Amino acid sequence: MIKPLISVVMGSKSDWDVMQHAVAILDEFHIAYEAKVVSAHRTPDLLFQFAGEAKARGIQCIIAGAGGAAHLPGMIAAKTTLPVLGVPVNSKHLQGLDSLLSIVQMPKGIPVATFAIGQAGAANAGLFAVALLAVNNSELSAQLDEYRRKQTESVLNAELPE
Ligand SMILES: Nc1c(C(=O)O)ncn1[C@@H]1O[C@H](COP(=O)(O)O)[C@@H](O)[C@H]1O
Repeated sequence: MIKPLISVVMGSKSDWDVMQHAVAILDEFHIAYEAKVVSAHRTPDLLFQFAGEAKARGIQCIIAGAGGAAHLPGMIAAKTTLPVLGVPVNSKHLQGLDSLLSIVQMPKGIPVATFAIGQAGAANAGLFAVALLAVNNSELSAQLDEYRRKQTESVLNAELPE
């Protein structure tokens, strides 16, 4: 089995609707990844084990999505020096503003790169993870350039309804 380079974790199965957009990007670039549910609140022992072992397993970056009191990305960052990309998942009562603020306001010394709320943030976290890997991989870097070129082309060719 191919060893995963990126780990995509989420606080609950209910976050998948959002987090699948990160996974879709990794699929598109043929990056080996793993996706799993880990919760700082509900499975704290698993969180410590996961974050403590990730680097030794060859993981290069962790995308962590959570909603509400979204402590997952920050707690993972507390237990590893791997880059942690935090995705605020839309929440039922506060539309994800709670998730965003929980993730973005980290104390100095424990960084989490925080993305936008919801699907676009998850997709951008996926693209950012690809960009991190592309720093030392010229083939992947060229694929990223091509992705951007196609996106520009599709915006320039967009036709508005009459
Ligand atoms: N924020 C966290 C954490 C965590 O930060 O560890 N664990 C679960 N959750 C969040 O609780 C929300 C509701 O979860 P349920 O839908 O399972 O009740 C989810 O968005 C999840 O990310």
